[in-house]
Parts: sequence; structure tokens; C-alpha cells
Amino acid sequence: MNKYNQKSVWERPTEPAKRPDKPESVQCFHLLVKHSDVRRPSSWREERITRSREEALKILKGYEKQILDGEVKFEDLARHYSDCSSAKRGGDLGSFTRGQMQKPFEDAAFGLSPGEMSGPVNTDSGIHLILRIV
Ligand SMILES: O=C(N[C@H](Cc1nc2ccccc2[nH]1)C(=O)O)c1cc2ccccc2s1
Repeated sequence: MNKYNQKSVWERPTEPAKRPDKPESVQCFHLLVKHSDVRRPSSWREERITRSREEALKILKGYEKQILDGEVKFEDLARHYSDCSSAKRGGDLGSFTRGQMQKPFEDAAFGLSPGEMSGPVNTDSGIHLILRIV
């Protein structure tokens, strides 16, 4: 059993398992749904955002299901519905290192493998879905 990825093999490995690299930077897309309790309850989509936190979570879970069901591409939903100005780039935040984004977002992003999408992640900006690319 490889203790880093929990994959087990029948044959005895020829060399010890390697600890996975801790990436210096990651490249992510994200889709943000803001709510009335956030730092800046306004976005390119809506002058004054009044939805509740619960309503925001319900909306975001709807997007998550559509993406996981393969009904729609992450970037297409982000472009139309994300309350972040990165919506113009399909939610592409580019590459960032630790220390640049709000901690809950950073921890979720660096905890993803390339190609993996997070579940709902709460920050002071609202609730996010994060897709790690690199
Ligand atoms: O902080 C931003 N936008 C905020 C919303 C927001 N808050 C975030 C918190 C963590 C990660 C992304 C986030 N986006 C806004 O528009 O109110 C950013 C926009 C962009 C656009 C392009 C690249 C990076 C960024 S970071």
C-alpha cells in the first residue's frame, strides 16, 4: 500500500514510494456566488447582492451538479454566473502561490490534484467552486 496515494499493488515495489511534491504554485479556475454577508455584496452581474448565504449555497450546489453530470463546462458556467471579475476569463485566476488568496481558498486549491474540482468553499467573498488545472 502506497501511504501517499493509498494505492495498493500485488508486486513488491522496486523502490520506496515518493512523497508527492508540494506544488509551489497552482493554476485554478473558480466560480463564485456572493451573498449578503460578504465583504463586497456587489459584482459585475448585480449592483446589490441580497441573496442569503443559504440561497447562495443552493445555487452553487446546482452548478456543481450540472458540472459533475457533464451537462455543462466549468468555464461556461463561470463566465455567465460567477460574481468574480474573473468571470470574463471563464473564471481563470491564473497561477498563484501560497499567501496570495484567502486562506480557505488557498487550502482548498492546494489540496486538489490537477483536474480535480472542489466542493463548495466559503471565504469572505462568498462561496466558491474551484477547479485546479495545473
Ligand atoms: O478577488 C477577486 N475578485 C473578487 C471576488 C473574489 N474573491 C476571491 C477570493 C479568493 C479567490 C478568488 C476570489 N475572487 C471580486 O471581484 O469581488 C479577483 C479577481 C481576479 C481576476 C483575475 C485574476 C485574479 C483575480 S482575484
